[in-house]
Amino acid sequence: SGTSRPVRILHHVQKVAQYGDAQSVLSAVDSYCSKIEWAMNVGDLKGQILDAVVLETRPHYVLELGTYCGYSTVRIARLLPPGARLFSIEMNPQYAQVAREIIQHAGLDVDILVGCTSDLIPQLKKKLDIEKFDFVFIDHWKVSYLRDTKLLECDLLRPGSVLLADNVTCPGAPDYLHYMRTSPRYESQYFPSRLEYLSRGGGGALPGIKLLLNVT
Ligand SMILES: Cn1cnc(CNC(=O)c2cc(-c3ccc(F)cc3)cc(O)c2O)c1
Ligand SMILES: [Mg+2]
Repeated sequence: SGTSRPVRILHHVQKVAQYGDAQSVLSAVDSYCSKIEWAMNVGDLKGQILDAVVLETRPHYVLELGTYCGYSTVRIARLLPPGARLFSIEMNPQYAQVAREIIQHAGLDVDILVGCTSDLIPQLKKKLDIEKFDFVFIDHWKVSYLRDTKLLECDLLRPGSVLLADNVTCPGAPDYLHYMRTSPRYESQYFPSRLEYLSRGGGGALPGIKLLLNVT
């Protein structure tokens, strides 16, 4: 097929979701990825955990690592009060462009920064006139979670900042998980869940590898 999976998701959103209606955009992505083809969006089950943490934190400055198609970006942005700012970093320019169009279709305003987190995080203070992030959603390369968290600790976090990370057990970010559970800087909480789009009735293609995961 000539198009990429993110582009097919974008086309589905543009076809079935109501312009300016963030919830219909989320529902369109979730129905496509549970019925037609799996994709690594955080999904609706873990998305409800994300929603709860955002609502409880009421953040003003938010950073997301790993935009992909913008699904979690829309999930977060739709819950922020006016005046709050959301920045999302994506390394893949094609993903970033799809995300911009999905976020636009949802009627939301987000700054997508294209580049590698290890390059961009140290530049954020200078680039954006913000002090600290109140909330960070981490969902990019699992091997980069710990490295990038330590970069954030150099003056982009404050006492009370909340970090929420997807996939710490599946596919896994064991070094990050151990660090957060043992560092005196953090109180850690683990939310058991299931991999996105697995509890499936319909057909649809699963990701490349056979998913025989006993995911807790
Ligand atoms: C290419 N790329 C750009 N960003 C990233 C970072 N995200 C992931 O790697 C990621 C992977 C999986 C996943 C994949 C296959 C499988 F069998 C089970 C789980 C789930 C997720 O929620 C993820 O966030 C990857
Ligand atoms: Mg993920």
